[in-house]
This record gives sequence, C-alpha cells and structure tokens, in this order.
Amino acid sequence: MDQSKEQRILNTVSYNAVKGDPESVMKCIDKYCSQYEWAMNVGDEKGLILDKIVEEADPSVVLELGTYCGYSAIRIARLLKPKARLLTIEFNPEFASIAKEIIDIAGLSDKVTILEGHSEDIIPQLKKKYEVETLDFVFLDHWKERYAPDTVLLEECGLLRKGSILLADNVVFPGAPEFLKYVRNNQRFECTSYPSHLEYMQVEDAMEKAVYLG
Ligand SMILES: Cc1ccc(Cc2cc(O)c(O)c(C(=O)NC/C=C/[C@H]3O[C@@H](n4cnc5c(N)ncnc54)[C@H](O)[C@@H]3O)c2)cc1
Ligand SMILES: [Mg+2]
Repeated sequence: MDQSKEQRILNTVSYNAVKGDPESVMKCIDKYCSQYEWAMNVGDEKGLILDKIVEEADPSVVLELGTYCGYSAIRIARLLKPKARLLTIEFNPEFASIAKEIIDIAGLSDKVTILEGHSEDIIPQLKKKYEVETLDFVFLDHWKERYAPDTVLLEECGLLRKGSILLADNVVFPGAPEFLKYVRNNQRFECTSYPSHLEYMQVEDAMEKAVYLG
C-alpha cells in the first residue's frame, strides 16, 4: 500500500531536518508543504502570530487540540521554559504516531505528551489522570465544530482560570462560526482577532484569541 501524505512528511523530516533542532523541523515541513503537498499545519505566517502570543503568555501548562503531524506542538514547545509542558490530544492513531516521531526528531519529547483519543473524552480526565490543575494556554486546531463544545467542556471541568488564553486557528477558513459567536458574546471572554492567511496559500484566514476572565 503506498504511503500517506503524513508518512511522506515524516520521511522528509527524518531525511532533511537537523536532529534536535525544532526550527529545522519546522522549516522542513513548511518547505515540503508549500512546494510539494499542501497539509493543514498552522504554517509559518500564522505560526509567527502563535509564537508572539505564546512568548507573551510564557505558559507552564499548554493544551493543544488536534496534534496532526506535530508542527504546532513543536512550534509551541520550543518556546516553553524548562519545567513547562504541552499536552496535545489526537484521535487518529496514524497521525499520533507520526507526530510522536516528528516531535522526537525535534528533540522535544520531554516537553510534549501526546494523548491519543477524542478531546471530549480526554478533557474530563485532565485533572485526575494527567495531574492538570488549570490550563494557561489552549491551542484549538482540531475539527472546527468541536471548538465551541470543547470550550464549554474546558470551563465545566474547571480547567480555565482568570487569564487562561484560548487561541483558535482557522476562524475564517474553514471557519468556526459557532465558536466565534460563543466567545465574542460572552462576558467571561476578552476576544482579539488576528487576521492572516491560510497556511501556504493566498486565502484569507484568521486566528482568534479569547482570554478567560473567570
Ligand atoms: C478540504 C479542505 C482541506 C483543508 C482546509 C483548510 C484547513 C486548514 C487548517 O488549518 C485546518 O486546521 C483544517 C482542519 O480541518 N483541521 C482539522 C484538524 C484535525 C486534526 O485534529 C484531529 N482531531 C479532530 N477532531 C478531534 C477530536 N475531537 N479529538 C482529537 N483529535 C481530533 C484530527 O485527527 C486531525 O489530526 C482545515 C479546508 C478544506
Ligand atoms: Mg488549522
């Protein structure tokens, strides 16, 4: 059976990236996906916005929803202080195992834990099973219609605290209308829009930051 696109992305990283160098892994993926096969990584343009927001927040505990190949997990984890950690949830076993290898090549396995399963099943386990108290930063990049229900679930599970930052990818393309409606009409969130473009394309997109006010 011929390889998947995600397997080809792993191949190009393992052949061309410098082991232990997250930037070279990111460059390798961005180069491959802009020149050969488009893939739904947050990419280098939105990635720079993500970098700035993570650096400003300097979070200790980060949750990512939708690991895919691990590009944004690497992007975020490379900026975290020594004791900080990133938990990332992925339900596709092939993507989870490819992401694990790519994160390992980047030398970030000690900061990143991939939790295999559905976000709606794992989020309620974060406190007891994964010893999370509250989340400092959440990056939403999974199925877009899950953004709103999972935001409600995070709040219901007591995982958000005053100042917790939610950052959602793709609120323009493919779009996350229910999520935008939910956070923008909700006094408990302070929202900011970051206009940008779809990864590797000229198409308009944006990320939305929603700070939980408690
Ligand atoms: C045809 C087409 C292609 C790309 C686009 C443009 C475009 C651009 C983008 O930046 C995009 O992020 C997307 C997009 O659809 N992302 C969905 C990303 C899912 C990943 O997360 C995983 N996952 C999905 N739901 C869950 C869940 N509950 N629990 C755990 N993991 C989940 C999946 O297993 C995947 O690993 C699309 C538009 C149209
Ligand atoms: Mg995305």
